[in-house]
Amino acid sequence: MTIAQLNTDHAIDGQLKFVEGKGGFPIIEVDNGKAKATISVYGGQVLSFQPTGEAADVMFLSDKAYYAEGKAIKGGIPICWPWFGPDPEGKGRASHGLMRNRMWQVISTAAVADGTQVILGLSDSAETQAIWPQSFKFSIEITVSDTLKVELVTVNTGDQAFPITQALHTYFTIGDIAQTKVIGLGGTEYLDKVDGGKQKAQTGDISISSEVDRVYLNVAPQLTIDDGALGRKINIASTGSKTAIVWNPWSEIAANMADLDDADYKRFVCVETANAANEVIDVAAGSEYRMGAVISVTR
Ligand SMILES: O=P(O)(O)OC[C@H]1O[C@H](O)[C@H](O)[C@@H](O)[C@@H]1O
Repeated sequence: MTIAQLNTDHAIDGQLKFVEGKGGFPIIEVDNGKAKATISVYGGQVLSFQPTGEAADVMFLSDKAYYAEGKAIKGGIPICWPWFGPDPEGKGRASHGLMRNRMWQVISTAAVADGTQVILGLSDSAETQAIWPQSFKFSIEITVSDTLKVELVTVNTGDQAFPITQALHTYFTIGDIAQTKVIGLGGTEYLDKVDGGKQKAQTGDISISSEVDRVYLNVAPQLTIDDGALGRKINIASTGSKTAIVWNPWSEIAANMADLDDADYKRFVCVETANAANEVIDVAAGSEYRMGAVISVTR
């Protein structure tokens, strides 16, 4: 679909328009007075979110990100679905599932009471069935306001239940990793992927001074990133999720990633809203499952 046609069908005067982004991907630009945001139709991925008055974007987006069919865009909110992490069946299928590396469809856009809503989605096709043999309707409902609300909606359109794991793999901008704490996970058990997946208990807040890749289990619905350098707190309020992943690759892995600048590990932390590890969701035939997050900034 062309940018002109997308604008004819879905632009909202003074709030939302489609532009051609890098790689020729259609990008939705929202600017509604409460915030600015950009959303890629490829990957169904929020790329930026900046409430009015905030000097720095809430999302981190790598300057070296790929914008190419079959590759994931590094930054913003990549979507992991219908599995988080490596192929759960060990068949060598792509890490983090089907959604982050293909074009989605624009379902609808709307001016709503508190801002601008965008719904993007993808249903099963012969191509997805060949990878994952299930019938589904999957969508993301995004509301851009002074907060960013993002909800993943899984509908099982088949005649038997299927299991999913999933994540909003959010990359948050921080001023300096050395002055950043993740608050709200003290006392929680986690699987330490940097230490062979060992289960450990978190004591107090999380400070990061080396590679961190942890899957926190049975988490509370409210997490906070306390960013001392930018002098702000990013709050993540989740629904339908009991797993949180905290990831920072640190210097060596960042240096080996072609789509990250060597120093980027200082500038982002992923705090992911998920159902993963022991939290596998069985979606019954004909039913719907929702998982989401509301992201806000406070001082
Ligand atoms: O490099 P990607 O496939 O985008 O994955 C990036 C990261 O995602 C999650 O946070 C996983 O827990 C990490 O193990 C992984 O390295």
